Amino acid sequence: MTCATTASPQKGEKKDVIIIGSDHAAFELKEKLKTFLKERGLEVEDAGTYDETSMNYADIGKKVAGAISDNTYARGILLCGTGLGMSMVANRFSNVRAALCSDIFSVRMSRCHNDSNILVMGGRLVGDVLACELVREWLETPFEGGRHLDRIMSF
Ligand SMILES: O=C(CO)[C@H](O)[C@H](O)[C@H](O)COP(=O)(O)O
Repeated sequence: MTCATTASPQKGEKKDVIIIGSDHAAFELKEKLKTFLKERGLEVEDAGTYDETSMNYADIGKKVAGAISDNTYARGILLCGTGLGMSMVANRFSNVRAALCSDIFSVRMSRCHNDSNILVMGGRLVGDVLACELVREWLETPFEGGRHLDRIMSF
C-alpha cells in the first residue's frame, strides 16, 4: 500500500505515519479505522478524541490539520458526525487539502486531481465497511500531477 505525496519530505516529517482524529460522534469509526490501518502495516498517530464524551470537533480538526500544515505528517484522516465541521476547520490551514467524501469516485478524484492530504468522512453517514474501502482507495491512488499540480499550487 503506497502513500503518495507531492511534497518533498521535510525535516521531522512523519511521512509514513497516518494521523487520525475524530470527535465523539465518530469515535467508534476512528477506532475501527485504526485497526484497519494497522492490519495493513501502517503506523497510526491517534490525535483523539479518546472516548464518546461530547466535545468540540474543532479542537481535533486544528490538531490534525496543523500537523499536516507544518509537514509533521503527510497524510491525515478526520471524522465527525457529518464530516462538515472537520472539513471546514481543516481547509483553513495552509498546505491542507481536505476532501470530504462518501463515495469511491470522489475519493479517487481527490487524490488524482486534488492531491488531498486529509480524508474527511462523516461517521453518522458512512458505515464501517464503506469507510475502510474509502480509506483503501485514498491510500492507493496517486496524484497525477501535470496540469493538476499547477492548479493546486494556485491556491
Ligand atoms: O460536522 C459536524 C459539526 O459541524 C459534526 O457532525 C459533529 O460531529 C456534530 O455536530 C456533533 O453533534 P452532537 O449533537 O453534539 O453530537
